[in-house]
Parts: sequence; C-alpha cells; structure tokens
Amino acid sequence: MEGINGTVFAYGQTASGKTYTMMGQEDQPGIIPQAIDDVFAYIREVFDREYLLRVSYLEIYNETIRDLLNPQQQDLRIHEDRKRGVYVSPLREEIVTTPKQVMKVIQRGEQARSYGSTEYNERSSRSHTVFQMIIESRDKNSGVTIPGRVRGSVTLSQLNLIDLAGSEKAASDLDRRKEGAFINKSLLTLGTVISRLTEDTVKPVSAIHIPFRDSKLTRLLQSSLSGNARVSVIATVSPPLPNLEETTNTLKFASRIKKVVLHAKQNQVLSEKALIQKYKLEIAELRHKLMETNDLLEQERALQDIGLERSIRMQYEERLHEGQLVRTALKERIDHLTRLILSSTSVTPKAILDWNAPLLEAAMAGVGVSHNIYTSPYSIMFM
Ligand SMILES: Nc1ncnc2c1ncn2[C@@H]1O[C@H](COP(=O)(O)OP(=O)(O)OP(=O)(O)O)[C@@H](O)[C@H]1O
Repeated sequence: MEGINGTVFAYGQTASGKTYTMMGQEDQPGIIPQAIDDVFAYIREVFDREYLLRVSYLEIYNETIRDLLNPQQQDLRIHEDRKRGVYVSPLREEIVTTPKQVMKVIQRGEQARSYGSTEYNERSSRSHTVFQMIIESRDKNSGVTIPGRVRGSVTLSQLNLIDLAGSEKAASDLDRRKEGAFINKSLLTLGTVISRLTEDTVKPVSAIHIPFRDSKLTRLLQSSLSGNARVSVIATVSPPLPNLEETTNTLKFASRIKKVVLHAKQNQVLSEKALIQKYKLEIAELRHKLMETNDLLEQERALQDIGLERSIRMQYEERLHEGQLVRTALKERIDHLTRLILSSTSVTPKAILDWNAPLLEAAMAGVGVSHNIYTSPYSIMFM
C-alpha cells in the first residue's frame, strides 16, 4: 500500500494445500481474500491519500499464458521495458472499488481456469495462476491545475498473489502427463533460478546468468525475484510417509529461497500516465466544463425572461434543453470517475456490513432460499 511491490506464492507437491491456502474456503478465507480485505481496510484508515485499484488474473497452462478475465485471449506475450519491468500484454485489467467486486472478478476467472483430476487430487490446479492488483495512490491535497498538468507524484505498486500448480510424479493419463511435464519443467526452472540467486559467489547478481527465460513462470517472477519486491513463500507439505521425498524437496526449496536477498524500494512515478492522475485531470476538466455550461444556462434563462417573441423564445428553449442534457451527461461522467477513486470516506465501514449480515441471512432464510453465505469484513457474497 506504500508503493513497494509484493509477491506471495505457495509451493508444494500436488494436493498439499496450495489452493486451499491461497483461496481458502467460505468459512476460512485464504491469503487472497484476506489480502483484498486488508487493502480496503488500509484505504479506509488513511485519510490523506486517494487510491485507484486495478486487477488482472492470468494462468500459465502448458507454457502458454491465458487471460482468465478474457479467456478468448490465448497465448499472451511477455514484454519488458525499463519503466514497467516485465509485463504481460494484452492483458485485461479491471478497476475495482469494493472487496465484493474483486471476489466476483476472481470467481469469474476461476471458471475459466484449467483444473483436472489426478491420482492425488480430484480438483488439481493444472496451471500456475497470477492474480495481480495494481495499487496507485496520490496525496489527496496535491491538487490539479487546469488546463494541463496534474501536480504531485503517484505511488505505484503491484501485489502478485500466485497459486502454483503442484509438482507430481508421472501420471498414467497422456494429457495429465503432458501437463505434468510442463508443470515440472517450470518448477524445476524456478528451483534453478533460486539456486543461482543464492549461489556463494563474489560476483554481483547482475553478472551471473540466471535462466529466468527458461520458463514463463520464472520470466513473470523475474522482477520480483531479482530485486524490487518483497516476496513471501508458503511451503505446503503433506504428512503421509509416501510423500517424504516430495516433502524433503519442498523443504529444501524453502530453505534455499529464504536466502534470496531482495532490495525492495518504494516506486514513485511522476508520470501523468498513471490512471489515477488521468482520471483526476479528466474530473477537473469536466467540472470546469460543467461550470461553463451552468453559466450559459443561467444566461439563456435570463434572456428567456425578457419577453422575446415566440419563435426566438422557442430557440432559446431548445438550447436550454440541449444544455441540460449536456449538463446531465457531464455530471454522470464526473460521478462515475469519482466513484472509481477510493478514499477513506468512500470505502464502506466494516460495522455497517457486520450489522447487515445477520439481517440479510435472516431475510434469505425467511424466503426459503438455499445459500452459502461468505462474509468477509467488507463483503457479503451469496453463492
Ligand atoms: N489445511 C487444510 N485443511 C483442510 N483441508 C485442506 C487443507 N489443505 C488442503 N485441504 C484439502 O485438500 C485437498 C487438496 O488441496 P489443494 O487443492 O489446496 O491442493 P494443491 O496443493 O493446490 O493441489 P494441486 O497442486 O494439485 O492443485 C482439497 O480438497 C483441500 O480442500
């Protein structure tokens, strides 16, 4: 929330609880829903900043990247530039304003996700997924100058919440075997990348060859692992004895990754291209136009009152009507853009929803609707 990139991922063998840890269940939300709630709780408590949140959701399946929010968009490309680092395009990003809306976006993405049944897990993730939230914020009081440039800088950060597909031994089914080979290859590359990053060498990291490009997963994690992010890794293991070898491997991976040293910095951009700046500027310009339209309407009204002949009066009336339509359109656009920018006062306080949840539940029971209710501190979601 303060401009430092963050990445969280779960690593472990198939069926050891990665998806469970990241997504959780209705009565026990996982890392992703909890992180989303925390983001909104944070915004509610910070009085001097305003925020714009964008989310995207992708999966890497058999070494191709698919946009889960726009599933027709297959085989997306990875690009890199100095300002943005490594990024995927064309990737759909959606602006979100409530935790409930974010969870709906995730659910939509989940429906497009690749699952399959394996010997170990009835609903096994056959792909790696990356849920990304981009958080832009600016000082509420930095102001806007009309016409032209917005003032102040924007703090920008990415939160990547990653659910990896599980490593597994060779499966009997051909499709599963192919998927397994891709999954194992990317996880192996991840292991190699981590080893290289933690090698005992006097050379700086920039002088060592690190095979980020050998898999889509490591290429996507490149920015996080090679520098500007705080990374948390959750290792999941499965207790039964036959899993001992996989458990040992997971723990070795965990102990290696703990040694990676990162230097996360706060990202400040002056760019007017930040969406929050663009919207602030547009709101200010629209308000300016609205004031001009109001002035014109006042003048038209004043002229109408001075007893003009009928045909001229009708012309004025028509212009007045058109002016009112323009004013309504301007107001609607201003309201829409203003709603997208979040501040401590625009995020619904927890107490209101806590108070409403039992009422809603009682109302649903009263009309005999069968339901599961998921209540997070800021959202009430019927599924
Ligand atoms: N801590 C837990 N408590 C209760 N159930 C759990 C827990 N962890 C995992 N499970 C259950 O175990 C099963 C497998 O878990 P999950 O799908 O999260 O594994 P995974 O590591 O993501 O597997 P894969 O890599 O195959 O996708 C699921 O039915 C899940 O609900």
